[in-house]
Amino acid sequence: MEDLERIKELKDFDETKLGVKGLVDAGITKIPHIFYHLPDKIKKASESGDTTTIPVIDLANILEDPCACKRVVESVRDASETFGFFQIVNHGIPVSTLNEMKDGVVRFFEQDSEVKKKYYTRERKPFVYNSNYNLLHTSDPITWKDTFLCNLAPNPPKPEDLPAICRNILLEYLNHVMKVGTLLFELLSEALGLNPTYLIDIGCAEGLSAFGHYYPSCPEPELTLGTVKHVDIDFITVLLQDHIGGLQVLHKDMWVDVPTIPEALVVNIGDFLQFISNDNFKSAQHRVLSNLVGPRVSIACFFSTRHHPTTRIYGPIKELLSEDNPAKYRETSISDLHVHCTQKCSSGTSPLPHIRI
Ligand SMILES: O=C(O)CCC(=O)C(=O)O
Ligand SMILES: [Fe+2]
Repeated sequence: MEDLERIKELKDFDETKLGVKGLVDAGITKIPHIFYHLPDKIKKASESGDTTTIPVIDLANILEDPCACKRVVESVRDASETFGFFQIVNHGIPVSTLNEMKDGVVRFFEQDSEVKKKYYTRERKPFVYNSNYNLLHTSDPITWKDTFLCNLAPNPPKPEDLPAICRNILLEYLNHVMKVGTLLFELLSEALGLNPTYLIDIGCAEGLSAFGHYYPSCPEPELTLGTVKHVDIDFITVLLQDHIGGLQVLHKDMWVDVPTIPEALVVNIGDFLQFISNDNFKSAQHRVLSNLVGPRVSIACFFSTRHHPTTRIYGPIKELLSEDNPAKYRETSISDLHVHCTQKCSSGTSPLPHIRI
């Protein structure tokens, strides 16, 4: 497609402020060219019959029972070293809260268009809704989803800045996620052989932001993607997904489905944790396929100080290093890594090669 024609199409799409959902509501049966991805980027999971499954870790009783806790720490270590992904159940967030959160995302995206449009922006605001955050700054094809985002920590939003239609549940859910995140950082610290508060003490749980994704049903799912292959640029991500499916993790060069489990949360290691763990833990590439059936919703909560960068300098954790295991990365601040990401990395790629020794 000619560049100018493409840019006009992107601008026209952006100006509707109705996102991908607007196209589906208008009844399109063919997806516009701006959503076309190269066929080899969309290829489905390999059909080799591989039975790899992402581990599901049961957190029940870990606070009372030291044996259960030891088992969980081992499972967390194993999953973080091999897949960089695992699911958790019995994490303490009631199923009713999970369901209400998913409903809240649906309510936001399915509300009256004129009300929803008021939140559509590409500026930095406490609550941002748009489709494809980098729409006008990329030559890559765009994806079949709409998103809202807000930050909870370190500066919580004023309740009145959040849309009334999902305000209460969003705040309630994010407070729960902060607690789950704290527990996860304790388990991950122990899994690295550090004292339980290590990762929290160095600020890993200081920043939390939430992305509510809405993937409308797609009339031609074989031509596009919901989310392109990427790594998460954070310490960890805690993701709640609904029953539709489509999330896949790249493991040993094969796409592995992350099964949907109603009461589970998906946890993945981000690039910052791979970096400070000196590659002990793995930040895995993942993507989301589009689907004829939909909408699919998910809420991805990122633990990262991305939006409130501190001057703290991070490097591979000294306690993990030895003569046989020297630092694989040079020290840097998280904001420097972000600047590098924004200026130099094409979307979805890792900034870690930039600081690798
Ligand atoms: O929607 C999903 O399941 C995954 C979204 C994701 O990977 C992200 O927001 O980074
Ligand atoms: Fe992600």
